[in-house]
Amino acid sequence: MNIIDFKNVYTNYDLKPVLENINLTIKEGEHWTILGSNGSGKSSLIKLISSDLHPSKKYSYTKKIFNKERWDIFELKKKLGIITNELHNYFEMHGGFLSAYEVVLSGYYSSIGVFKHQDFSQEQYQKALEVLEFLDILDIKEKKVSQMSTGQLRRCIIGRALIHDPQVFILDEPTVGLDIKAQNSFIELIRKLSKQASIILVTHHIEEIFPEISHVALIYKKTIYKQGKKENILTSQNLSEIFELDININKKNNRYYIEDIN
Ligand SMILES: Nc1ncnc2c1ncn2[C@@H]1O[C@H](COP(=O)(O)OP(=O)(O)OP(=O)(O)O)[C@@H](O)[C@H]1O
Repeated sequence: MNIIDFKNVYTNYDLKPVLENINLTIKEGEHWTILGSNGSGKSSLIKLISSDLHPSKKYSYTKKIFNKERWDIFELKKKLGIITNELHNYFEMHGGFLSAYEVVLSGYYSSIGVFKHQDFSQEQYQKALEVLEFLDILDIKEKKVSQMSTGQLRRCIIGRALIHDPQVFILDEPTVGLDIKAQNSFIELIRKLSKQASIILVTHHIEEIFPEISHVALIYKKTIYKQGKKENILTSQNLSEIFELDININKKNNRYYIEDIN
């Protein structure tokens, strides 16, 4: 099954073109990384997938998610676990009083918080506990968002998506603000998630491209400049082209790193 099938998709903010002629097919079982410079359109591509941004009607296009053209947005978002820094910041600003358990439970109603009128079954309570355990944060079940570290809150937000057992996790720069240890354990967590769902990871750090990532899309000049199997796309030449710098990358233990930049 195709998770994403975009053909000739254009999009803009007001009248300003942001992405042009996007052709992208992501199949079940594949794991993708999206790379590109600041402002190249990575988050806009994610917003197109999540239907927070829409294709321009000026061009004829195909936009299918899970082989369907039209979706109830709430249903779609349950199948796509979308983790953005916007959501993280929103919880930080407006959900400081919530516990880790409540952040995870709030996923059932896609709300920022748990309210008296919301009805949860015993199974749902139990599932939220299992999710906390899976994410290794059961010990902070009662801890309030206002007292959490960035890494702890980021895990809770993953948990909020995880209760729906999404078929895909879309992670837009998920390690922003994490120290080296938290970054490493977060990438290990995403690897664990990749065993049960497809991953679409937007990142600026090539060392975060973990071995299970099978495909890479490079965004440059408002379009997908190159895409395909990781080994073919993640080359010094391609990265030098999209970042307009002389970049040398290398690989060790199946992980990529930047050797030098001129
Ligand atoms: N809400 C908005 N209204 C108008 N323009 C926007 C909006 N959001 C993004 N843009 C513009 O669209 C372009 C692509 O932005 P986008 O956030 O998709 O890039 P990005 O690759 O995710 O960048 P970064 O790596 O800095 O997060 C940029 O020129 C940006 O200024």
